[in-house]
Amino acid sequence: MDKILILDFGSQVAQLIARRVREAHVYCELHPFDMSLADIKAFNPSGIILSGGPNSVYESDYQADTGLLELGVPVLGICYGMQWMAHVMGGEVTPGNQREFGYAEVAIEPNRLTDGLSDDSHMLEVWMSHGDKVAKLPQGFDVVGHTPSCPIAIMQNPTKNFYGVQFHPEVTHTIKGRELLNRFVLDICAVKPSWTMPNYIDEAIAKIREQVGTDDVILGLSGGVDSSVAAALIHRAIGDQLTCVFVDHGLLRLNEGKMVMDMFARNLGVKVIHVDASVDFMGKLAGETDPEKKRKIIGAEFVEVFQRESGKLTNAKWLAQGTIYPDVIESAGGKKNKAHAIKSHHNVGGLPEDMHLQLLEPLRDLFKDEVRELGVALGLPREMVYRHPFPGPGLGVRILGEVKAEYADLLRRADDIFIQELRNFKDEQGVSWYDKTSQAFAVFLPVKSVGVMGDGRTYDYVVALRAVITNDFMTAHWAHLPYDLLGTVSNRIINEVRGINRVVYDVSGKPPATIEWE
Ligand SMILES: Nc1ncnc2c1ncn2[C@@H]1O[C@H](COP(=O)(O)OP(=O)(O)OP(=O)(O)O)[C@@H](O)[C@H]1O
Ligand SMILES: O=c1[nH]c(=O)c2[nH+]cn([C@@H]3O[C@H](COP(=O)(O)O)[C@@H](O)[C@H]3O)c2[nH]1
Ligand SMILES: NC(=O)CC[C@H](N)C(=O)O
Ligand SMILES: [Mg+2]
Repeated sequence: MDKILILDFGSQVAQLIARRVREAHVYCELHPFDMSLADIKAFNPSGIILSGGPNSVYESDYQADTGLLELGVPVLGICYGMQWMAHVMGGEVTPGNQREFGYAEVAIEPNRLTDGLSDDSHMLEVWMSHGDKVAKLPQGFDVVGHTPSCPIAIMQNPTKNFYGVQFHPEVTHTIKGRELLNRFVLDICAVKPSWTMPNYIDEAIAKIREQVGTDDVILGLSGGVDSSVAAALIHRAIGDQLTCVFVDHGLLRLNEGKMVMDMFARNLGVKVIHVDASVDFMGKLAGETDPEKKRKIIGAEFVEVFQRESGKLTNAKWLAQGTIYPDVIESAGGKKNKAHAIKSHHNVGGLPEDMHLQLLEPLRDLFKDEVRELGVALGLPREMVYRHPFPGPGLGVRILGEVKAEYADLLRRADDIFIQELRNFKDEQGVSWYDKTSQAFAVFLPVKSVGVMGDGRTYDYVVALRAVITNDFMTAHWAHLPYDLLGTVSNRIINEVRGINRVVYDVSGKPPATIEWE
C-alpha cells in the first residue's frame, strides 16, 4: 500500500495534516521528527510531509535526518518544515522583524503545487503563523509565491519534487489548503486514493487472526462507538474466541446497561458478560474528591475486573480495547516538548504494569470518523455508530468532587431528560439537536442554592448542561442550542427530579475549558 509519512516538529496542528491526507483516502502516519532514517526507509513512504513547529531551525536541535532528502521521494515542508529544508540544503533562514500571524494573500506564479487552485487573481488566501522566514533559497529552488512581508512564501525544486510553503495548508482558514495537500499527495507523490474502510476490513481481519492465533480475547465493551466497532471487527476475525465484558461501575447513564446488552444481542451475536461491579467501584471512590485520583481509581478497577473475568476463561491472553489514533498521538513518545498531562484517560497510560494480558487494539491507526465508517461497513446500525461518545469513567467525572450514589441517581435522571429533548427538538431540516451536536450531557454540581417551588422554599443542587460541536474532540465550540430547547429541559429537570432546583448552561469552549468538567 502506498503511504505518506508526516514528521512532526511539534506543531499544534500536525494531526490536521494527517486528517487531510486520510480524507484524501491515502494512508499516512504521523511520527516524531527524530524518526531514524532506518525506520523511515522501513516505512517506505511515497512522500514525506514535514510539519510546522515552535522552534527556530538555526538554533534548535529539532533536526530530522537529512538522509530523508536522498530517498528520491517528494517532500513538502510546511512552515518550520520548509525552513528546515532551506536550512539543511544550503539556504538561509533568518528571524523576521515581525511575527506574521493570521490571514495573508500569497501571489503565485505557475507551479505544480498550486496550479489551478486560484482564479485570475493568481492569489491564494492562506493562514500564516511564523516569525522566521527563508531569506535565501537553497540551490535548485525557485520562488513561486510571495506576500508583501514574506518574499519566499512558496519555494519549489521541481526536479527533486521538493516543495515548501510558509503558510499552513492543513487549517481550514487556508481556503484551498485541502486541494493543495491533495495535489501533493495524489499528483506529485502519485499515490492512489485506495484507503477506504471497506478495503481495510480484510487487511485488519488478517492481522488480528495472525496476532491472536488460537488464544481467547477479552474485550472491554462500553457500548460506545470505538469498543463496539472493535468488537464487531474482532468478532468477524475470530468469532467465538472473543468474549466481551461490559462493566457496570454504577456510573452509567439511565438504562444504559440494559440498552447495551439488548443492542449487542440484537446486532452482533457476540458473547457479552455483564459484570455488576458497582459496589467495588463506589466503595473505592468513597471519600475521594480529587479528579485525577478518581480517574486513576476507576482505571485500576476496570483492569481489576478484566483480569478477574479473563481468569474464568481457559485461554485468555489478550485484552482488546477501542483505543483510537488520537489517543495514541496524544500520548506519543519521542516528542521533546512533552505535552502537558491535562487528564488521564483511563484506557491509555492508566494500565498497570503487572497486567498479564497483552493488548489488542485494532483501531489504533484510525480517526473517529474512520472508526464510524468502518462500523457502517461492518454492518452496525446507525444509532450505534453515531452515538455521542461516553467517557469510560462515566458519571464519575460528571459528578464534581466526591461521588455518591445519591448524586449519581439525580444526575442520571437529569441527563436522560436532556438527551430525550435533544432528540425531540429538530431544526428546519428535520435534523435533531442530538445529531447536530457531537457530545451532550448533564453535570452534577454539589452546591446548593435557594429556590421557590409551589410557594415553598427549596434548598437543592445545581445541574449544568453541556453540549459541544467538534470533529475531533481536541477542540470544541459550545453548541448554540435554541432557547426553547433549553427552557423545556430546565423545566422538566426541575419539575421531575426532586433534589435539583437550578439548571445552568455551560458556554465555554475547549480550549480554554475541556469537554468534561473533570
Ligand atoms: N463500562 C465499560 N465496560 C467495559 N469497558 C469499558 C467501559 N467503558 C470504557 N471501556 C473501555 O475503555 C475504552 C475507552 O473508552 P472510550 O469511551 O474512549 O471509547 P468507547 O466507549 O469505546 O467509545 P466512545 O468514545 O464512543 O465512548 C473502550 O473502548 C472500552 O474498551
Ligand atoms: O474513555 C474515556 N476515558 C476518559 O478517561 C475520558 N476523559 C474524557 N473523555 C472523553 O474525551 C473527550 C475529550 O474530553 P476532554 O475535553 O474532557 O478531555 C470527550 O469526548 C470526553 O468524554 C474520556 N473518555
Ligand atoms: N508555525 C511554524 O512552523 C513556525 C516556525 C518557526 N518557529 C517560526 O516562527 O517561523
Ligand atoms: Mg465511551
